[in-house]
Amino acid sequence: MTDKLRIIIGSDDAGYEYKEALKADLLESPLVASVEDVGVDADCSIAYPHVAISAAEKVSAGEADRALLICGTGLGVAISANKVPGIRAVTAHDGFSVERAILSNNAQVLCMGQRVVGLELARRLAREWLTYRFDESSASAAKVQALSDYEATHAEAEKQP
Ligand SMILES: O=C[C@H](O)[C@H](O)COP(=O)(O)O
Repeated sequence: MTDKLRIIIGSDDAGYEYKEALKADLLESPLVASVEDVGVDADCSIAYPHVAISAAEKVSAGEADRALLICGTGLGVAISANKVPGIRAVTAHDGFSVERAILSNNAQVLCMGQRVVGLELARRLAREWLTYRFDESSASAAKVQALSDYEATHAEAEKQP
């Protein structure tokens, strides 16, 4: 096991209860260095794109290693986070996908749906997620690099007059 992880956690109102439960688990985990909650609060409703983009921007800026995002389905937060350059966000509700999200895709953002998965499974998946580390020397690294290359090429093209 390598370094402890700095985690951002966030949800919309449809994911609030799971966000609070998962945050409590993360705060207790020996694999976690820090947890930053970007909302929502119990009495506050912010639509999923705003929370997810805010979380993904923090990861993109290097303020955290990963983000865990919850909405009703886990889909809206993933779509939103993926709008942030450099971010690879996935929705996963099974152990194999959670493992491969790190080992194959080096995804920094894991998304789950409070209306889709049971709480105890979500908690187990989040626990397991903390144990995985991407191997930069693996065969998967070149595939992930292809995504970064695509983004870099298109970012450069957009700068052209
Ligand atoms: O993907 C979207 C989420 O599930 C969100 O929590 C609910 O969105 P909706 O209210 O537009 O269905």
